[in-house]
Order: sequence, then C-alpha cells, then structure tokens
Amino acid sequence: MSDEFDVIVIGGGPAGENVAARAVRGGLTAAVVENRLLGGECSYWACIPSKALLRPVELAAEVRRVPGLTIGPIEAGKVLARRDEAVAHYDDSGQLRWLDGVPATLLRGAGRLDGPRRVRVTAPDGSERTVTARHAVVLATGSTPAVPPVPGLREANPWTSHEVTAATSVPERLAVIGGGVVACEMAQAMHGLGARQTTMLVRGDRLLPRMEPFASELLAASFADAGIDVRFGTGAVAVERPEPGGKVTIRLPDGPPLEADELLVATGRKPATTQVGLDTVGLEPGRYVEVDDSMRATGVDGGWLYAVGDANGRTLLTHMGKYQARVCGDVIAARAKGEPDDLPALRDTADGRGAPQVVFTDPQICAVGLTEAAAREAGFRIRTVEYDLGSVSGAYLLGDGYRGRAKAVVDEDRRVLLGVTFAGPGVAELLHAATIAVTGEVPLERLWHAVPSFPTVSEIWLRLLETYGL
Ligand SMILES: Cc1cc2nc3c(=O)[nH]c(=O)nc-3n(C[C@H](O)[C@H](O)[C@H](O)COP(=O)(O)OP(=O)(O)OC[C@H]3O[C@@H](n4cnc5c(N)ncnc54)[C@H](O)[C@@H]3O)c2cc1C
Ligand SMILES: NC(=O)c1ccc[n+]([C@@H]2O[C@H](COP(=O)([O-])OP(=O)(O)OC[C@H]3O[C@@H](n4cnc5c(N)ncnc54)[C@H](O)[C@@H]3O)[C@@H](O)[C@H]2O)c1
Repeated sequence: MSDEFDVIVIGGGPAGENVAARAVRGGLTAAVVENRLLGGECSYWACIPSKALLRPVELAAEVRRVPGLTIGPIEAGKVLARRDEAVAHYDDSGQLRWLDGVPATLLRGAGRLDGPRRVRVTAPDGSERTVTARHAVVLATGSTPAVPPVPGLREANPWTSHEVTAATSVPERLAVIGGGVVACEMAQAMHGLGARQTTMLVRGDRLLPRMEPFASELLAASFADAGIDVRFGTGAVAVERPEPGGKVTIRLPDGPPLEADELLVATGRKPATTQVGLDTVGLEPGRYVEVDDSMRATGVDGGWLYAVGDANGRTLLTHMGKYQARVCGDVIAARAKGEPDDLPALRDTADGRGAPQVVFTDPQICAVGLTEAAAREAGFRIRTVEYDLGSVSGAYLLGDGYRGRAKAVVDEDRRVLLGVTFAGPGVAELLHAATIAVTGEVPLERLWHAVPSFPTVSEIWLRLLETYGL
C-alpha cells in the first residue's frame, strides 16, 4: 500500500468522509485515518441512535393527540433493537464499502500529525507507519463530551451522550445534568421509553438557552405535562456512587439530595484535538483548530493543514460539518490543480449566521439565522412577528390541542428575514423553507408570492407575512 496520498484525513466521521469524497471527485487520491468506526460519532453514538430512540416517543405523542386511535405502552426492548439496526450493530463494513467505492483508502488506527504533511498512524495491533500527504492533511477528529469538575462525578462513571445513545436498558430513575440539546432530547427519549422518574438539573433559567425564549417555554411546558421534573437554577455540587453501576446520590446546592439509578451528563463538548500532534506543527493541543473560510488552519506555515466539523468548533452539527467538508475537499482540489480557489462555492459563508438546527423533541424546536436577541446585539434595525401555529388549519388537523408558535425576525432596512424559529409537533420539515428564505435574503414582497398549500402547516408563512402587514 502506498505511503503517499494527495490528501490525508484524520477522523472518519461525516465531515472527514465528505472531505475525502470531494477531494477524490476533484481528481485527487485520499486516505482516511479512523481509530474507531468509519461513520464517526454521528452514525453510532449521536444523531442516528438518538433519533431512532426519539422517533417512537414522538409518534406515540402524535397518535395520542388524534381521537379514535389508541396506543399501548412503548416496548422499549423493540425500540432499542431498532436503534441497534440503525447503528448497524456497531459494525462499519457498510461504510467501508462506500469508502472503497469513492474510491479512498482506509487506514485503521489513531492518526497523529508528525510535522508538516506527515501523519503517524498507530494501528489497533500497536504497529506504526508514517504516511505523507502531497497536498493537504485535514483534521476531522470531532469532539468528545465535556464532564464538569464536580466532586465525585467522574468516579461515579456517569452516562454521557455516548452511553445514553447506546443504552441497553432504560433506567427507572434518571437524573440529567444540563439543559441543552443532548439533555432535552435524551431526557425525553428515556422518559418516553419508560423511565419512571426523570429529573433535569439545569443551571440556567431555561431549556435550550440559544433558542428563542418562547421555544424554551413551550418545551418546558411539554416536559411538565409528560411528568419530567425540570429544576432550574440548580446543579450537582457533589456526586456519590459507592457501588459501581449502583444507585447515584446527587447533592444539590440546597434541599435534599437527588437519588437516581443513572446519571446523564450533557454539559457540552470539547474538541478531540489533544492527541493529534498539533504541537508538532506549532498549534496548541486540546483547542478547536481555528480555520479561515476555506477551512485552512490559521498560523501553520505552508497552508497544508485544514480542519472541518466539530474539530474547528464553528458549528457542532453534522450538516454543517459536511458543508464545510464540501468546501474543504473542493478547495484542496482546486489549489492542487492550480485552479482559482476563491469561487463562491469554495468559501464557508453559512457558519456564524445561525446555522439551521432541529431539536427532535416533542414539540420539535427548529431555527435558522438570528434570534431577536442576536439580531439586536448585531445592531440590526429589526421588527419581529409571531404567530400561534395551533391557529393554522394544517396544524390544527394534525391533532387536538396542537401547541406551537413561530417567530420571524425581519431586517427593517432591507425587508428580508434574518431568522425564523418554529416550535411545535412536526415543524422540522418547515425549516428548510426558512433556510432558503434567510440564506437567499428573499425580500418579503417576493416571499408573498410563495403560496403555501392548504391545509398544510406551511400556511404559517402566509400568517407571518400577514401579521407583518403584507
Ligand atoms: C447525542 C447527540 C446527538 C446529536 N444529534 C445531532 C443531530 O440530530 N443533528 C446534527 O446535525 N448533529 C447532531 N449532533 C452533533 C453531531 O454528532 C456532530 O456535530 C458530528 O458528529 C460531527 O461530525 P465530525 O465528522 O466532525 O466528528 P465525529 O462524528 O465526532 O467523527 C470524528 C471521528 O474521528 C475519529 N477520530 C478522532 N480522533 C482520531 C484520531 N486521532 N485518529 C483517527 N481517528 C480519530 C473518531 O473516532 C470519529 O469517528 C449530535 C451530537 C450528540 C452528542
Ligand atoms: N438535534 C441536534 O441538532 C443535536 C442533538 C444533540 C446534540 N447536538 C449538538 O451537539 C452539541 C453538544 O450538545 P450538548 O447538549 O452537550 O451541548 P449544549 O452546548 O447544547 O448544551 C450544554 C448545556 O449544558 C450547560 N452546562 C455547561 N456546563 C455546565 C456545568 N458545568 N454544569 C451544568 N450545566 C452546564 C449549558 O448551560 C448548556 O445548557 C451541541 O452543539 C448540539 O448542537 C445537536
């Protein structure tokens, strides 16, 4: 096997895989170094299993809202079995076949930079080899869960996103530290699959603090209805678990301690860049790798190092990592061939403006662009419009007691949308229309002619524009 490739990608998650595919499409050779499973965190311990666990919970809630249908308890065992199928039983041979077809080479093992354009790969059997990149090395090593320094927490061996998405049973009593996306999605999944007591310890005053406040409120109301105990302004001050895998006691700032059978820590991520040899190329290990809009790492002589996906910290979402990967693979190919490297498609212009995101809870929460607070902070002259989604015929027909809301943030100087947020059952598929409107900076007067079909939830677009005054 060759020891030289045009491009070497360290990390075979969704971002890394896509860099390799685009570079090969551009006429280059590529190798992907992966030390666990090709497909990355997203395929086995994040997006895919979490959504497989949430789907029946969401569907059961939808069915319960429609009179005339009855539904029994969810059979957690069957849901966990379907999750196992969704993660291909933690076997990446399907992904390998895909990579072979690209075609690109898999180097199974841990990759580490070893000076400019060199990567040392330690195979699972401990053997080592050094491979060289003719044009570029791309770091796509992702991120790992951050565990806060609470006394006793690490020793208690809590669940992180990794363990909860791979759970083989549902704990009777689950405690969750955090109020972000992982905490909300996984608290709902475990509660819906049968946890008898689910308690969330949220240090702030609302769930999903980066979303519009109304979305946080709707979600909190839904959790309260479902019997999830959400406690704001609190957190763990100490954790005890005398028996490995046994009962956990969580000491709180005040009041009696909380007892649980399992504890999930969902307090954000840290970059997986401590063990990748950043020090050999003049960068500081353990930090997000700062990149320019062509995904090239800043501060590295020769401009041969790139970073995509979670590893650069721009936006920790699969679709954004894959978008960056397309930019990166294409720009590397253009530069290698001496072609223009500054075309619009060769720059990341979507990060930093409020990337589209769907939180797959019930209600679903999704948003793109700027929230009202972010737009004000950025100095825009704005007006906001809100509308009750339950008053839209298409939403009403989805089920009784449909609760949802939408909000648009309008740039008053240009009369275009800066951001849109939807909260409600089944709103995820509304988001891409908003993404097109915001990214395309479609004038409201033009948007008026995009007529939504009756009776769909998309009629919310008409109602928002009417509320604005069109
Ligand atoms: C529970 C959960 C649910 C999520 N749900 C969603 C969702 O619904 N939608 C969404 O858009 N995002 C979601 N995310 C975020 C998403 O998982 C990440 O943004 C995405 O996985 C990042 O992709 P990546 O390719 O950058 O990194 P990863 O997917 O983390 O892949 C990195 C790969 O690099 C490998 N690697 C690391 N170091 C080395 C090394 N030294 N040598 C060789 N290989 C190495 C790892 O083994 C891994 O396979 C979720 C995250 C979590 C935790
Ligand atoms: N559906 C999706 O798109 C999806 C699903 C899951 C995860 N993700 C992505 O994965 C990433 C990680 O998710 P996450 O939920 O772990 O992170 P997050 O940043 O969304 O939320 C972390 C939460 O933990 C809190 N927190 C931080 N430190 C704490 C501490 N010491 N004590 C108590 N609380 C603390 C924060 O205030 C925040 O509310 C996010 O960027 C998210 O976008 C996306």
